[in-house]
Amino acid sequence: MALITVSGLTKSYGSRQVLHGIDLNVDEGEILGVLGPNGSGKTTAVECIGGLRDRDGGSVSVAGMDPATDPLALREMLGMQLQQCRLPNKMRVAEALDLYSAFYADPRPAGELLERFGLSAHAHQPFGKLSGGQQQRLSIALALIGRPRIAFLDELTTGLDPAARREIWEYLRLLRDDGVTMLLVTHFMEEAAYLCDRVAILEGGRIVASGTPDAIATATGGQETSFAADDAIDPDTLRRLPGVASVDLDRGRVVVRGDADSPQAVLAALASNGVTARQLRVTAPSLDDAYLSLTASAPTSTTQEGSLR
Ligand SMILES: Nc1ncnc2c1ncn2[C@@H]1O[C@H](COP(=O)(O)OP(=O)(O)OP(=O)(O)O)[C@@H](O)[C@H]1O
Repeated sequence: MALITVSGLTKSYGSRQVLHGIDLNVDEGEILGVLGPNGSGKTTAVECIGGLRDRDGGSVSVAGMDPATDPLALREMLGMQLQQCRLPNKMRVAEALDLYSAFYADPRPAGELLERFGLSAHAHQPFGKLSGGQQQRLSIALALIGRPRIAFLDELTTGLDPAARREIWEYLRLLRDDGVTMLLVTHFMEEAAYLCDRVAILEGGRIVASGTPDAIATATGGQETSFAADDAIDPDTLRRLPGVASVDLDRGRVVVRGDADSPQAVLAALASNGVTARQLRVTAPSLDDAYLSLTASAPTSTTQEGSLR
């Protein structure tokens, strides 16, 4: 069941329109990734959905409430981690957690969050003396302290080292298993592929693709089949196969790119020509490739598989 429903969301800053009619749904317990180049409107969209920014047009429903008219009731169930956590430099980590705890009836214990986010040793350190990664971890802890039903996370692992990033991913998966719904803005395709049930890709204030990371990768990117070049087969035989887009020689390997059926066609052609391919490798298209192709030459108003449910 959709917990967040957005339809025709528009927003301008002055005379400049930055959201051109966003449609998306997020089901309860789902992690939806919002991807897109710098300036494509991700933060603006998330802030309008979370009620931090007024929208110009369209409708937004979050747990049955309109953030424009019910911002306070909504804030009770939302946890928001914004791109930049702005706390007074002199405020200590433990003080910030205590302050935020006071806003909620049943906050997560500060000790649990300090431990979970690797901040126990820094509990008495002032915010201004934390490293960028520690500030980031604190901002995530603060967003989750109120046991939110819905969490909005904007570039949550930017600046974190790989181990910290992985720990936070695992924690978010546990939260998702507990039924927390998340809207996650990210520039990391690996993060989106690992965490998100579905993603929406924004370009120029429009959604240009949406669906599961696998579906987007498969629909947009090509399959690559490669093998050692000394396995004699005429490249033109491969080029003529259905679904094959290109055949190249790359560092001693024959590389065949094509659609989802092309690996099967290549294998059948090799077999029927009596060729046993050595060092055979079939590479699935990645979300990274799909993202780059969608955002480099994005159409202005089409979606990869229609708008989100
Ligand atoms: N408060 C503001 N006033 C005027 N223009 C703004 C404001 N906030 C954002 N913009 C502009 O709106 C556009 C969308 O910005 P937004 O921050 O939503 O993009 P984004 O996709 O989140 O970018 P990034 O990946 O860099 O964080 C940008 O061109 C930005 O310059």
